[in-house]
Formats: sequence, structure tokens, C-alpha cells
Amino acid sequence: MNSDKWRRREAPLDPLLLAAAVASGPHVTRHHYHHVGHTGIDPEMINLLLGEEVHDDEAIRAPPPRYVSRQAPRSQRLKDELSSNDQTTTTTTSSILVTSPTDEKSDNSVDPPPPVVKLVDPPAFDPVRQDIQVQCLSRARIPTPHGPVFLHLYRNNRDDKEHLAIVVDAEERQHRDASDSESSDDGEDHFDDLPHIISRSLNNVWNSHETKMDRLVRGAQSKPFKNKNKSSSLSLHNHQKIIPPSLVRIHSECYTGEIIGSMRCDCGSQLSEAIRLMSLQGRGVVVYLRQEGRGIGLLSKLRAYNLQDMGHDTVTANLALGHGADERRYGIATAILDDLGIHQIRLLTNNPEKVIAMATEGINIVERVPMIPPPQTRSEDLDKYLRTKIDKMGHMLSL
Ligand SMILES: Nc1nc2c(ncn2[C@@H]2O[C@H](COP(=O)(O)OP(=O)(O)OP(=O)(O)O)[C@@H](O)[C@H]2O)c(=O)[nH]1
Repeated sequence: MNSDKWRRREAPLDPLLLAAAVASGPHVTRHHYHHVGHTGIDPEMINLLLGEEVHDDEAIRAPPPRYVSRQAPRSQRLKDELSSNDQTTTTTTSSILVTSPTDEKSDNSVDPPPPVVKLVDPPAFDPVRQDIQVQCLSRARIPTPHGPVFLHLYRNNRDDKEHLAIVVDAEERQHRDASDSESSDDGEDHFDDLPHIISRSLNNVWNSHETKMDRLVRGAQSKPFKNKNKSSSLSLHNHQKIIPPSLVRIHSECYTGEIIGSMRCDCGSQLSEAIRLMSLQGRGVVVYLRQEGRGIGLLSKLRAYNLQDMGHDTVTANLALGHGADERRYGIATAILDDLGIHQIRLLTNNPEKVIAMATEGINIVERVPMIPPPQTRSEDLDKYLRTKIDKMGHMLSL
């Protein structure tokens, strides 16, 4: 390498620049001149930088603040890590603080690590049972433009995907708000009158050692459900009134439509519309299955799109790639609905196959509610896609 060409620039220190750095306030981030937390202008420092004499009588004042790392020395951290092998990874805080030397800890001691919330594991699936088993691992409130929903994350004994249930339950929310503030200690359930949509597997006792904190962090009710007839875990739902037929959508993952906003399909608007309708009614469940591209996966779906750009439609493109027109299964959706105590549904769909599949799985469909694509989402690509669904897949939709 030509060293002349790459010679290092030895620019002289620009006193004005340095003075600006010192004088600027804490709004200037560490990506600019200095770390957040600087206490402001230090006239002595400016004088020094500008090469002027120090006229301040209090030349020997309290020394300027210094940056002190609160992170323990590496040797200390290694020792800590070794001695806490049984704990999940924790780190000492590594934030950089401005302290004056008098604040500095004389013994170089380290702040205690933040407490780790260690949760009990969910119960294992029963290896003897041959049917589909699901287990809700966590539930959390998610505010959406249509109101809050409760996202439930499931595992199952068939695949390693995280299928989801998006639960809309206004009454359940009110109940939770009330019971949180009551924090009743009487051990009694307070939801006898309300047919809430509650996951049985999430709320069951997972382990005899589980704490209230375990339950709250995974999103379960703080107190386990009383097993009034002492027979089985089904008591949770037996205990409640039967949930009236709820709006349910069985939705399949669509990265392109939901994340990128693709106008080749209506998946994104369908998902949003389903949550909107459920929020209007105060109740409903979207079972969100990770069956991208009608079960063929994102990679094949992208290839199918290229075939569609060459003249194929959404069905023939799948077939040309050696896939079925629709490879989805609905057994996991049924198991999730069962876990939520929902057995009668008003199914939001135009797809006759979905109706048949859910009915075959034992779900009582009391009504099919059509999904009408909103006019503002219509485009040439979408119309072609919908037309193929109507003509080749029998979708119950009129354009
Ligand atoms: N293979 C393939 N999959 C697609 C295409 N467009 C959308 N999808 C997938 O189709 C699935 C969504 O299916 P929908 O047709 O919206 O739902 P549906 O069950 O058929 O019918 P509705 O319930 O009436 O909406 C998602 O998994 C999408 O990723 C496509 O052109 N090719």
C-alpha cells in the first residue's frame, strides 16, 4: 500500500471545536462530542483550551466530573459468571454515568445484578396421546388501532411453529382490570358470571412450585382456577358458562400481504378487518396459523409469484412447482379453539374448504360470515387473485 497516499492526517486540535464540545449541553449525544450527562460549561476548561491564563480565583475548585463505568472489571464478571452457573445469563449494568470523584465507590464494589425472573417450564405433552395437543406459553395485551387484543402464543406436538391466537374480549379486559386492582386474597375466582375467552393450558398449574410471579409473567390469572369438581383440567371451561358463538377467523400467515403490504392478495386487510369486526362486537378470536403461502412456505410462494408474472394463476403456479393448490391443515386451529373453550363459531371466511375442514374437525359452525374486500384495497393484481379464488377454488364472493 502506498503509505504516502494513505498518510494519516495530523490535524491540529481546533480549540473552538473543543470549546464547543465542552460547552454544549447534555442534549448532545455521545455520538457527537461527549456522553450524555455532562454538567455544562466549565470556564476553566475553556480558558485552558483557548490557551488563555486562568484568572479564576477559585482555580482549585472541585475537579470536573469524570465518566465512571459501573461495569465490573472483566475478571470480576468472569468470577461472577462461574459462581452463578445455575442462573440464566445476567449482566451487570454497563451504563456510563457521570459522577464526581467524591461519589465514586471507594471499594470498587459492583452493583448487584438485576433480579432474574426465572419461570417454571410448561408441562410436557402426553406422549401416549395420539391427538394434536397445544399448550399456550404466554399471553399479552397488545393495543391495536381497533382496541386491545390478547395475543396468545402456542406450541404444539406436531410442528415447531409458534401458532397464535389473537383474542378480543372486552369483558375479559374489564374483568382483569378490576381483579388487578382488587388483588383479592380470598382465593375465590371472580369470573363466575362472565363467559370469558381464557386459555386452559395457560391457566392450569404448570408446576407445584410455580409462584404468582410465574403466572403473571406468562400472562395467566394470578390465582389458579379452582377445580370445583376435582375431576380434570377441563374444569376451567366446565366451570364457565358456555361461550356464545363467537366471530372466529382462521387466518394463514402471509408475509407479503401483512408485512410488506403487497397488493397481490388481500391478506393484510382481511386480518385487520377481522380484528375490527371482533372489536366492534367485543369478542372474537383470530387463530393465526403459520402456514405461509397456503402451506407451501415463503420460498415457494415467491417462486409461484414469478410464475404468475409469466402467466400462471395462483393455483396453476402452485401445481407447476409440484405443490398442491392448498396444503393447509386445520387440526391445530381446532385444538387452539378448544383450549380457549370455543366450540361454536361464526366463521369469517369465503373459503368453502375451510368451512368443511373446521366442521370435520368437530367445530360447530353456526354461521359463515363473508369477508368482503374493501374497495380501497382493489387493484388489478388483487382482482386477478380473487377471480381465480372464485373460479378455481369455489370462494363464495361476488366481485
Ligand atoms: N401459494 C400462494 N399462496 C398465497 C398467494 N396469495 C396469498 N397466499 C397465501 O394464502 C393464504 C391466505 O389465504 P386466504 O385465501 O386469504 O384465505 P382463505 O383461507 O383461502 O380464504 P378466506 O378465509 O376467505 O380469506 C396465506 O397463507 C397467504 O400467504 C399466492 O398467490 N400463492
